[in-house]
Amino acid sequence: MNENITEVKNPVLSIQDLSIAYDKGGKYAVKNVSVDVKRDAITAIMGPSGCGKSTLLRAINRMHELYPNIVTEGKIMLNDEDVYGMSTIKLRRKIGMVFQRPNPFPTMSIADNVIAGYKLNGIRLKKSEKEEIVETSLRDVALWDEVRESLFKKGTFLSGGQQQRLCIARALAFKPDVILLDEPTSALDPVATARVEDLLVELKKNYTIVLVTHNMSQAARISDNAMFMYLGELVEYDKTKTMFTNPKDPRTEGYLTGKFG
Ligand SMILES: Nc1ncnc2c1ncn2[C@@H]1O[C@H](COP(=O)(O)OP(=O)(O)OP(=O)(O)O)[C@@H](O)[C@H]1O
Repeated sequence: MNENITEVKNPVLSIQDLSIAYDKGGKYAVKNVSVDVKRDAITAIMGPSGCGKSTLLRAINRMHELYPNIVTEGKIMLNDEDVYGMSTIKLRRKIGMVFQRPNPFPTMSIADNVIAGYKLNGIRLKKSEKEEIVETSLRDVALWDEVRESLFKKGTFLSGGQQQRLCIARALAFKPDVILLDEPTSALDPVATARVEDLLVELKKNYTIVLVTHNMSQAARISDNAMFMYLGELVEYDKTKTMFTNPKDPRTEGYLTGKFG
């Protein structure tokens, strides 16, 4: 039986009637999206280019506010706390983000990249705390054994896939409630992609993951729930298996069967 996905119990995130335009009076990039996100699971956001995936993702930790004229309506609750009432510093500790291209800070060592969030927030750590966070975060992304002898080398010395895992480690260093990833494997080769996918499946035991992906087979392989967006609207939201085997909206079916995209 197909359980109604809108009945996510105790959601970590609850997005309520969210609409976003890049300019006052301009067209909406995200229109009236309401969605509850399941805890300790991977939720994929799919849809063709320009449908609002990245805008929706960035709104979750308010990165979209970097655009000066952006207009946001609606509400996002993180564990029953209004995201738009929190300081962005606190919010971004609770909701980490990983981007399409691995972006370690080029002048920093591997170790310093992991704890960059603390440094940027002016939080001083004892040497032992630093070491603990660096090791735990790198172990969490299965990078520790590969880099333990080169922690003081620059992060950019690593391969693309290792750099992306380093960026995930940097997002994990604050033990966030949610990790947002925007097409995290699109710049990686298939082997590095598979490692990141395996890692995300491992991480969902302890973290809630929201993943924007163009890659339908990636969504099918690793996500528990999936959203399909089209022209700013959330057309369909369901368990991934159900969506792929029994899409309810003809637009979802058209996208999943490659009729457009
Ligand atoms: N900085 C911006 N200023 C104005 N409009 C923007 C800006 N960024 C995105 N948009 C518009 O908002 C809409 C949604 O874009 P968004 O990047 O969120 O979509 P997307 O689904 O993530 O696309 P892609 O898969 O190509 O990254 C599009 O119509 C886009 O043109």
